[in-house]
Amino acid sequence: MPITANNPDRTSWLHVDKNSDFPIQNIPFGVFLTRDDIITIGTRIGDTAIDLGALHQLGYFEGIPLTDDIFLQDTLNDFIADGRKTWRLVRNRIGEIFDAENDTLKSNKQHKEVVLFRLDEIEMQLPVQIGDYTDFYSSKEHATNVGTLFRDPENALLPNWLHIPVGYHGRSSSIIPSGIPVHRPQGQTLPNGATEPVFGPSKLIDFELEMAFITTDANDLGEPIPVNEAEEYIFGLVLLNDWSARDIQKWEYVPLGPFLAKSFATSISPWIVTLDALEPYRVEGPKPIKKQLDYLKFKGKKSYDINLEVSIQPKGAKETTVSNSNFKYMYWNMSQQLAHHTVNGCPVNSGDMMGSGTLSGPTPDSYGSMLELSWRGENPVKLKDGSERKFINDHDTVIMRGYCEKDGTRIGFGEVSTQLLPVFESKKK
Ligand SMILES: O=C(O)/C=C/C(=O)CC(=O)CC(=O)O
Ligand SMILES: [Ca+2]
Ligand SMILES: [Mg+2]
Repeated sequence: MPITANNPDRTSWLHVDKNSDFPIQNIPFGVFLTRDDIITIGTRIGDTAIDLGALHQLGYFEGIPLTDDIFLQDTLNDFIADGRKTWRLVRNRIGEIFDAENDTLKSNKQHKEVVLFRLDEIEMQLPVQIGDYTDFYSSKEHATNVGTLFRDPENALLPNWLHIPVGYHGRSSSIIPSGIPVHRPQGQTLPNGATEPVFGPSKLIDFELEMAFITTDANDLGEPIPVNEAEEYIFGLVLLNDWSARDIQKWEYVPLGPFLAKSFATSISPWIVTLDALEPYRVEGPKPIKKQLDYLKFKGKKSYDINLEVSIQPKGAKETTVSNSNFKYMYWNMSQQLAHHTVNGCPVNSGDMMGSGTLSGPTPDSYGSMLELSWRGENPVKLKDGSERKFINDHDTVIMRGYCEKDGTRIGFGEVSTQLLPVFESKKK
């Protein structure tokens, strides 16, 4: 079935700014709270949010096999479980409904009143209930930089890294949508030169520039997903900021990996851009440096050209872009990650989320964390307001954005924007 929703020549009867991340070729999925306090599943064209629950009730999805309440839910999990064919039918239909040449909804004032919302009338929610969250470690540059800074510059990349898409299991309970602030965590650290740990606020709060893919129900217990089928089970992608407390991490991570240094918060952008929408932006990824085992060998282009940037905005000041990177730098692609994740038969469910790992590129201006950008604090990053950052200060807002652009069509992810607040003051005594 062709992805007619991606037709680059189509325009919409809804207004779309020239540089919008959300032209009619995007059609992402999200969950929002409306002005009437109703939670619904929706999409977005330009700066108009579209209530898919209302559209469905009014009969606009006739002919597509959907349950009556599929969009009247507070998460996308059930819709995602319906599978790729249904996602494509729905996106294709939305493209038709909002096509500049289609008058049906455009000329129906009553319908438009219940279907369309301005962005300031809605509040974006987490788009899925995330059952399991895994974070990979798939940028060679990031793994090399962290190995250099945390361990041994001579053997920065650990021996398994070129053979395995390394990952760890994260916490889903602290995943939050863009706009929800995060408190600086407290924990155990080992101060330089000390032999005993101390307890207190982390002094080294960092971001990690990542993307994440959301899966559908993919396999039964015991059943691996072949690498060349893996994309069938990927619904779409979001931007992800894997908040990290570097001082806590350095002390706790041996030998089982990140734990409390990462689990205090993970922020994601609220609109899931489908893999179908990203189809025109497929590219080849980095060439394997070492022979890869058969279950990780794939055919065709499995990487995506997505420009990424990170800004820091101090309270009351302008933001400064501190990093420009790209999703295509990832050494292990999503298909390899999903094949690896399931090769032992571990089931993946609708709404599971897999982080890419920090997306550092080859040049210092493309590093995806302050640890790397400031090189452990040795080269502070200058901001437009004249201040400097080694890591993130209280009241700073970290903003990540991402977009694809080719042949005059641009689609994007919007942003994930999160303010860091001081340590939580407990009201319990
Ligand atoms: O100990 C290390 O080498 C580093 C671990 C991480 O920072 C884990 C992580 O979140 C992976 C990533 O984002 O790439
Ligand atoms: Ca990470
Ligand atoms: Mg995190």
